[in-house]
Amino acid sequence: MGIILNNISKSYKKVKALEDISFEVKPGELFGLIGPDGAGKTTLFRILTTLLIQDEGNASVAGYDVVKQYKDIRKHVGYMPGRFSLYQDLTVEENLNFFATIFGTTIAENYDLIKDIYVQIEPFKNRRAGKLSGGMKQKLALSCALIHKPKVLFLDEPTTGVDPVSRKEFWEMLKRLQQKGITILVSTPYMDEAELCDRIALITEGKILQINTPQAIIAAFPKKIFKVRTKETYRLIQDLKTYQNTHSAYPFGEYMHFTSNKDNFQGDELIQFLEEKNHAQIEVSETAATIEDSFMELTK
Ligand SMILES: Nc1ncnc2c1ncn2[C@@H]1O[C@H](COP(=O)(O)OP(=O)(O)OP(=O)(O)O)[C@@H](O)[C@H]1O
Repeated sequence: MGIILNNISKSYKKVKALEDISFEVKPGELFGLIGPDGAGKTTLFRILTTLLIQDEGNASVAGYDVVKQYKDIRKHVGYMPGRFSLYQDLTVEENLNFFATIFGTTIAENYDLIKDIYVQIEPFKNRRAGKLSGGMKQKLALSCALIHKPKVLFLDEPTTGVDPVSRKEFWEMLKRLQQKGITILVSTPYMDEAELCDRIALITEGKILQINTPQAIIAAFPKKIFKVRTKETYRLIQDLKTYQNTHSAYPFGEYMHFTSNKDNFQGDELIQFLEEKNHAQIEVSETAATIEDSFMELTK
């Protein structure tokens, strides 16, 4: 009941959106597709939900071939597209009823599955979807994607544009759905969310860079990372770019993350360099790698 992709490629005229993508999502797994805008995530979702046909390769979802058995897939999967997919002029309840009707079911029949999520928006059931906040729209869209008890759930950037509290709640909901046996493929550009998945695929420019558990990807990071800050951020960036011992240096929140091209590089050397460059309020300390560091290293 999982997802299998074998050598999937897809182009839009000259743009190669997906290039030879192969991976497997195990039944009951919460699997993340992590990559920036334009990486090819939406194209992959469209192929797996039978809305687009691949140029090469084959794929199956819940045991059904995406081309030959597209009707079966449509019955058994839930899809929450990246852009808001609901009818803005229908109320919360009307939207949910509409999706239930399409799938030949009712809200009451599958209420158990959506209860946790739907109770949070039920007080607004007479409000038009277009008038909901980002977090509430997202809960309604998820309820609609679940109303027919899908075996596999596809969520394309479900937390984009949603506030941090709602994002956290959303991931807690996903974990609960997973415990009910639903296989979940979710995409996100947020690297911190990657760590909440069982396994992730890092994807960019239509290619997979790495697939593993978030922990294994982080553990495989090959270098010591220093977080660095000085009074003048812009000048710090420029100076780190020209420093002979720099392997990589990029902004990470209010710090820069720095790795060196030298074995056994010590933070003191960096401090000395920054002092020579007349930086003030120098802070340098070693820090643990994150998925974002791994991603940056792989795309270097
Ligand atoms: N209908 C289309 N016609 C032409 N090019 C397209 C079309 N749809 C997507 N592309 C291109 O294919 C590439 C992959 O796009 P896709 O939407 O799959 O990426 P994504 O990772 O989902 O990014 P985003 O979050 O921006 O949608 C991009 O270069 C995009 O510009």
